[in-house]
Amino acid sequence: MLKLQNISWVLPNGEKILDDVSLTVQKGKLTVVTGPNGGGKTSLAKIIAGLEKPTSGRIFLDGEDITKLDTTMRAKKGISYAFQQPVRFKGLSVRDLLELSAGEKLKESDYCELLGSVGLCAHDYIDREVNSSLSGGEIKRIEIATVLARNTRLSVFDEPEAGIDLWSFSGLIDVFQKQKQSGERSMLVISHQERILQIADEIIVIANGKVRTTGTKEQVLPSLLEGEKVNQCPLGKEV
Ligand SMILES: Nc1ncnc2c1ncn2[C@@H]1O[C@H](COP(=O)(O)OP(=O)(O)OP(=O)(O)O)[C@@H](O)[C@H]1O
Repeated sequence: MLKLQNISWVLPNGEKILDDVSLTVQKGKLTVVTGPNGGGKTSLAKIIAGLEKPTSGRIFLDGEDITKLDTTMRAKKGISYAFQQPVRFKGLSVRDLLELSAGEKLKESDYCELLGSVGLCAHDYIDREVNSSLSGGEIKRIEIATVLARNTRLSVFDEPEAGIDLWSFSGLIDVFQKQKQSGERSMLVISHQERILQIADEIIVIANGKVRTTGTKEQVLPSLLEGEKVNQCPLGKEV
């Protein structure tokens, strides 16, 4: 449903952040993008959401070329994006934010379901302002709930596990599993977490701005985990 064709992103100083990236996100599937820090994963997510413009290459959503569309237009077409570092909205309550995201009036039970799915009790949070009084983990969970509220065709989550405690993380895995079961909504999740990689339909490894590997978890995970061991090896030997 989402297709990136030869995407490159070069900064004005000539630094190549993404280098000829081509990939496909299948309809109703969970695609996980992983790889070393600084490899280009967030940049890729921003380019998909329209927050950054690629220097070359094209992006297609269900066959339509959306390369030139801005963030708002892409959101209208059904792409939603949860930031690695969520944005705070002073003066806006959690209720307002969820309602804005859903684009319609929500019932109290909807708030309970949305916030409950990210491990928050609606009663405690619904009327709180989305400002700095919320902890990093709380704001991150609210951000994920807004993406769920949007009910879009493609949801992009950038490191949803960041700042979330273990208990809520299990809940998050359940949320992703449920979305997968619906078979309608596609998810692109950037993650370093093995538990998220384990539920992936497809894993894409990005390193140095390039796609290093693509495949099912059966194809990619063993070498990925083996690679981590190898990377740790020299240190172990030195000690
Ligand atoms: N606007 C920008 N200006 C300059 N450099 C940038 C910009 N955006 C990204 N970079 C650089 O591009 C590289 C890739 O960054 P990116 O955030 O995409 O990596 P990542 O794979 O998401 O990393 P992490 O796993 O640490 O979140 C990094 O070296 C980063 O410093």
